[in-house]
Amino acid sequence: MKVVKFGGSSLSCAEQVAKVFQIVVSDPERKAVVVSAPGKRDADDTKVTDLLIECAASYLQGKEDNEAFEAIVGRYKSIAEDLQLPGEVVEGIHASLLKLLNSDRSNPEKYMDAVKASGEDNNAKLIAAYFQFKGVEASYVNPKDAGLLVTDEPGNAQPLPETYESLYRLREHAGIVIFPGFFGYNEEGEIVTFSRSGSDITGSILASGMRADVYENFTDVDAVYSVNPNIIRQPKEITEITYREMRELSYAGFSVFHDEALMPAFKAGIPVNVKNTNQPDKSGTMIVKERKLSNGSVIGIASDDGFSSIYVSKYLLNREIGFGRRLLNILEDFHLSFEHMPSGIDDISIILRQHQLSESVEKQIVQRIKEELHADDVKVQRDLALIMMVGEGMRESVGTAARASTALARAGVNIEMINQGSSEVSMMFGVKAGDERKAVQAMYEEFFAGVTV
Ligand SMILES: Nc1ncnc2c1ncn2[C@@H]1O[C@H](COP(=O)(O)OP(=O)(O)O)[C@@H](O)[C@H]1O
Ligand SMILES: N[C@@H](CC(=O)OP(=O)(O)O)C(=O)O
Repeated sequence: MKVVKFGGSSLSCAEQVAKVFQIVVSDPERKAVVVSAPGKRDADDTKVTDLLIECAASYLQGKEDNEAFEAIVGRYKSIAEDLQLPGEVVEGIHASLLKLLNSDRSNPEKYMDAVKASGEDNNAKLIAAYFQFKGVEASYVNPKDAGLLVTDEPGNAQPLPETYESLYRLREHAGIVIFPGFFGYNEEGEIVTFSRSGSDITGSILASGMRADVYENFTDVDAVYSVNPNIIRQPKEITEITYREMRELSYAGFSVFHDEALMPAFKAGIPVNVKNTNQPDKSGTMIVKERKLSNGSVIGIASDDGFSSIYVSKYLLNREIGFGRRLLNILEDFHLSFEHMPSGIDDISIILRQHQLSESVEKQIVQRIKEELHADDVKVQRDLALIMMVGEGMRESVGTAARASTALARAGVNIEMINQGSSEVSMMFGVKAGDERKAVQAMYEEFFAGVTV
């Protein structure tokens, strides 16, 4: 039995929905279908989720954003009309969205989450109607009825453990399950969404709960590539990758699959198959527990920008017990999370996502580090990019870091910092954001020219 997820790009218009239908019915093992909200039809288009956020934000300010509202309903309308579905499908979506937008706004975060979630909820209803219209036994299943319980963290939910047991019952559901991605319900019965792109997480939870043999994740590329295809044209495809490698790469910038979607499948031992809705016969990428370590030490290179580093230096820092704890306590007081913490004898750097560090927060933190920790020097460097090189094979091969730094030097990229993950499957290079593409291209050339991954 398979659980399949289709991303927004696979559901952006009627033509794509028709492909989804063909894919699902072509394999009787495809029992549950998780859907996202309609995504971009082309590069300049806007995702329905982004339109919903814009619309909810206006309503929260007491303004009715009719333009965004019409654009949202228009997206469903054009899909439904092109699929020749009866008018009541869109009438239902129109009425329920209007009611939702005018509902209680006393808790803005909860209101925003409910509006965001409607993107996938309405799409699941539309797609279920299409399957029925085509004579296939299929029905929409609401996550509350199915028991998809999550933590009460708006826009950042986590599944609760009891969820998995409840979802097992879906195996007995008559016909195909059409399930909206991206959200669940907290214990009070309120909607809470996962982080952005979180329909991947729903698919993984469902696959785990239903104890599927495989979780197929359909998107708009033939495979997970060894590097972002927006940086290198037609990069090498990855045929097999471990959960751990994929999680590192997803977190570091491979937006094709959500990093938090790996754990539920991993724990249940369910392989994830990333496939292309437009080329469904291609085998895609398998994400598995173990793989043969062949074809080089590095499997992928991911990158992301928008990082800052707080550099702290103090003579004899190595002998000062509790220095690290006190430094991190200061960050905790400002509710900041950090990504990496490379250190030396007399210095330590903390790398964190820049959006957390406003100028005023930066000023206060620097002052506290100087005053409370008596640091000799504290410097903040903004606009950094992190390049993450990942591969289980790195543990066993000598000289990988040297090859990467030589490649960067050849490309004229200055390395601001290096950090190796403790598991030895990842290595991070911090560079100036302006050097990100050049750095990735140089490292790709070094590790992938002529290699079949
Ligand atoms: N390493 C990678 N391999 C494949 N795609 C990648 C990679 N890194 C980034 N991407 C991007 O991820 C996109 C697919 O993710 P996304 O747009 O979220 O799809 P969906 O709409 O199916 O959820 C691809 O079109 C590609 O631009
Ligand atoms: N629609 C939501 C959830 C999601 O997973 O979408 P997509 O499959 O298009 O990445 C978002 O845009 O965040």
